[in-house]
Amino acid sequence: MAKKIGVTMEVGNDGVAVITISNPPVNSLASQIISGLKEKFQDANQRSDVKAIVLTGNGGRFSGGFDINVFQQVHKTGDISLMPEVSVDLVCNLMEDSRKPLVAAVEGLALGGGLELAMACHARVAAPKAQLGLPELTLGIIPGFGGTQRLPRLVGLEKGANMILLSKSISSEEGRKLGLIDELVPPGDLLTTSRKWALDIALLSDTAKALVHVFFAQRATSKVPKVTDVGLKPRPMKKVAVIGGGLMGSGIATALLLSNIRVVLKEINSEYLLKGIKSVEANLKGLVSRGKLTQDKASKAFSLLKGVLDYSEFKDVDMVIEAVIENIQLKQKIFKEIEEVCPPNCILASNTSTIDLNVIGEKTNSKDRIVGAHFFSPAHLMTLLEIVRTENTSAQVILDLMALGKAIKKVPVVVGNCIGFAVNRTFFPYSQAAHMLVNLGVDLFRVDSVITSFGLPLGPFQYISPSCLVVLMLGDLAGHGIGIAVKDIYAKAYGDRMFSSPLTELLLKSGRNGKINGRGYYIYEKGSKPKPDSSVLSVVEESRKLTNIMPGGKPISVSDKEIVEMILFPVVNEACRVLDEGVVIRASDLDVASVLGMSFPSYRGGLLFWADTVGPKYIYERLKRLSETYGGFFKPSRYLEERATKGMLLSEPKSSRSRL
Ligand SMILES: C[C@H](O)CC(=O)SCCNC(=O)CCNC(=O)[C@H](O)C(C)(C)COP(=O)(O)OP(=O)(O)OC[C@H]1O[C@@H](n2cnc3c(N)ncnc32)[C@H](O)[C@@H]1OP(=O)(O)O
Repeated sequence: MAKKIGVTMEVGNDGVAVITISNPPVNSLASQIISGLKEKFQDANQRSDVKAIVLTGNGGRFSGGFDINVFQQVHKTGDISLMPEVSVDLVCNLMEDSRKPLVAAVEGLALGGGLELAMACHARVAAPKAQLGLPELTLGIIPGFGGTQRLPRLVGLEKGANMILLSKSISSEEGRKLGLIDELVPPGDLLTTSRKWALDIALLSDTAKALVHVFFAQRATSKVPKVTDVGLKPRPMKKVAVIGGGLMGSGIATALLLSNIRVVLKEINSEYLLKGIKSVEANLKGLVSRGKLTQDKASKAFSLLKGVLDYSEFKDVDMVIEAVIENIQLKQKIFKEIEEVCPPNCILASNTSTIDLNVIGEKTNSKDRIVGAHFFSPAHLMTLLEIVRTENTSAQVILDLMALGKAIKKVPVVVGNCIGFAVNRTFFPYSQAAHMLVNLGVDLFRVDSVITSFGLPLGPFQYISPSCLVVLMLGDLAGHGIGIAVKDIYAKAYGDRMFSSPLTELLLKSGRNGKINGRGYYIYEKGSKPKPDSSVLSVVEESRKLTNIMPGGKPISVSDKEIVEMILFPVVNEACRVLDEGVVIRASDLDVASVLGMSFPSYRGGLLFWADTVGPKYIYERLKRLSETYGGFFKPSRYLEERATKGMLLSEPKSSRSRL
């Protein structure tokens, strides 16, 4: 049978034109294929019924690149005119400049000119195990369809140069990790997913919707009923006292100084004070060395700092922010003292992350002036500021702190008073779920890699909560001792839904304290990326023996999707409780807080926006099934159950009606 050679185009009812290269066996780019592609792209660009384009190859192979037979003919005949002059016209003018979104559906292989065509598309969807590479150098030529430029842009200069110079191909799985491939799907889903991608780009992509949501959600945080709508005016905050010059205190002081606010930094002795002042200086120097601040501005900011060992400078401060260690008695004593020495209107704020503000202010008569100013570490860099109000905090005090937050370039989110407040409370199941998975037999490095693929910057075993409280985010960067210290406070508050894992204690016992001593789940060496430490697996085994939760003593088998669900659905579940208890004013506040406080990917719109796109019913049913198999940790909350059964979104305000 004659080989069917050519390029076809089919336009579906969805307005997607599928352009298919057919030149068996590898769909090489012979002259007639290149002219066929040119013609079809021109046609698709002109036709008004075509909204988007998908480019693919026939017979399970995208394309093996330019037709090498042409080179052979040129060598034989010396006729250079046999080489088609196409790269600029086809790849740049017609494909890359096309106003219609173009998605490559890659299967089998995309080599040489084949990969270059795919890279000229706006996105690439691939089936597993596809071979991707630019092997031109093995033929004594360089990639001629723009691959030398596009590959390094997509995978980074080092990797790109490596692939070109060594003619090294990679799999689509590796391509997905490097950013060359946008989505990996089973072969049967390749065309459907590529069409969806093309239409998403053509219409409003999910990413754009999510980012626009985050934009407006961030603006909505500045509207607080009965605070910002009752005609109050914020009072000027010119001089602020910070008590405690540790990591948090010095970071908070730096943030204030950078916005020209005079800061009095108080410590208990001159050694600690000097340390605190040096930390502020180092923070400022860091900004200068990274080009974020001029030396002049850094010097001006530093000149506004005054270190003190007593309260004499407190008589004219507008606000005090206490940032000492999490010790109830100490905080109560400090609040009693500052109530006496500060002016009667001075705001008395605490940077606590675990202790109830009502308890902190118990011994004072100034409960209306007491408020939480919960910064995230490093406080001079992280933009989230949780403003924690009690039932007694006055509207004026909340407004003042919101205005101060904005002045120091933070995004203030007003939240209610509970253990962990909004962010740490919502995310406390995050690392617990990861620990449960590992105790159930799942590889911990896989868990980290799945979570980073989802879009969080680090996996749960590397991660540190950027809050001064390291909650139960027992990642290497935190230093594992800290996590254990606060575990009890959470267990007391939310013990009925906690998973207790001995893994962290065992890790510490084995001499690993995370990044602090260069060894945790990963090995940390100066100047190189953390490396998974396989010797930690014996510690993991010990933990598994103790928890003994693997069904039938065998590791469970889970897909990557299930790993994401088992880690993030319990977080969504806790977010539902936070909403139900009115800890946040609106669901979108938690989206902003999760993006800015926990680096939840903004392109997913924040935690609850993402959960609503997944669907409350699906999340409820998954959690219900998981709780039947693995116990109460996964038990769906009342709020989630109600939303799922009524067909309501999690983010819908309580009063609104069901959409069904
Ligand atoms: C402008 C650009 O930058 C320039 C370019 O694109 S230059 C071309 C770059 N591409 C390449 O170097 C790929 C070369 N091909 C290969 O490495 C391998 O053939 C392959 C990995 C694609 C497939 O391997 P495999 O499945 O083992 O099949 P293999 O027997 O090698 O090839 C099958 C047939 O396809 C042909 N073929 C493969 N690639 C071809 C190509 N690019 N052009 C013309 N024919 C090609 C082979 O000659 C062979 O033909 P035959 O059946 O008549 O003998």
